[in-house]
Amino acid sequence: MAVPQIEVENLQKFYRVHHKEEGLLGSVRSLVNRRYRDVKAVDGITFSIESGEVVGFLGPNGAGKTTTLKVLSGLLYPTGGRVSILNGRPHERTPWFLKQITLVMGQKNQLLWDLPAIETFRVNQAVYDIEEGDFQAVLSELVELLELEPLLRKQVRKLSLGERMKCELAAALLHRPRVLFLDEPTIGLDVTMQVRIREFIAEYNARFGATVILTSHYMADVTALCRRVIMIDLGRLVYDGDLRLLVERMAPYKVLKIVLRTPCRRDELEVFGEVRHCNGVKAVLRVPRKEAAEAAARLLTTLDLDDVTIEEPPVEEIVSQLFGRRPPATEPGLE
Ligand SMILES: Nc1ncnc2c1ncn2[C@@H]1O[C@H](COP(=O)(O)OP(=O)(O)OP(=O)(O)O)[C@@H](O)[C@H]1O
Repeated sequence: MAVPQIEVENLQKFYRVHHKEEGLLGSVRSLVNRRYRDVKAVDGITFSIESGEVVGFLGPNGAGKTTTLKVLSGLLYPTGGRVSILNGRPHERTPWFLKQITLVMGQKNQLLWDLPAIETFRVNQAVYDIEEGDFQAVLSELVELLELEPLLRKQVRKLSLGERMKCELAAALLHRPRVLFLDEPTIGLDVTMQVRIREFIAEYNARFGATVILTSHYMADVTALCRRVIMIDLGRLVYDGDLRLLVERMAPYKVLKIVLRTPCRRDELEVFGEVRHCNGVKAVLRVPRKEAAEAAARLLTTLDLDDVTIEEPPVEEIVSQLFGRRPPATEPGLE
């Protein structure tokens, strides 16, 4: 059996925040009598990840994803629980540990703004103590994978958002980390560049067997890259498992897509299920999961069909349904 590379046990991270009362009087009172409260950003989560896995880390805004990644990469000290990465404790931030991991945050940049990206790469070479031969080898690999050649010597401030993100990724990977924490790496990018970055992550994982934890608000990133997802909400784990299984468990219906040889009206289809779309020759229906096969058979015998397919509903829909509900108590059978 594979050995877990990342082990998180009952992790907690609370932020102590100053509770300030409203108004001038409140401000004065707060000066004399400071009151604090704890924000439970991460409240007892447990999971383990094996070497080479690419895991989607999902949750609505404020769920605790970034906080967890910061603890895993050693930027924050946990309030409670245990984290072990490659048998090391992240918060000790030993030079060896820092060479094994990287944290990329789509919303923050590490590139030196007024200089070309190659200059930041050189800084990272020094920081990570990478020998010239290794540096050149890794750099040329990244240049090839990310098509960086025309960008390397351009001032960072003159790069487009997507070009900058590609350079950010290269800067973060020059020391060839084995564990990648990617926090919204495609945020704000256009669809073509999102696809490019996604392909790169898949290629990096395949080539080097790197372990990846990825957060993204774009479900397309997650469906393209991750078979497994870990979901948290309000700092607590709500699901850990197969992404497809989540859809099967959560969606009480399937989607029937039909193409008609002889056009029919919307109301003629309503006896088979909930009609989501109908333009006469093409239609999409939602049918209770258990009745899907029978409904498809009835459609075939009743109407003049050219084609019928039974599909799972889109993952995006299920995830937003899951997080659309408040309070997000653990779903029965989900934990
Ligand atoms: N430095 C901080 N001080 C106090 N509270 C914080 C701090 N950083 C985050 N929080 C709070 O902790 C909770 C979790 O925040 P976190 O950024 O980890 O969530 P997230 O899942 O990454 O959200 P998003 O998807 O919006 O980036 C939120 O309630 C947030 O307001």
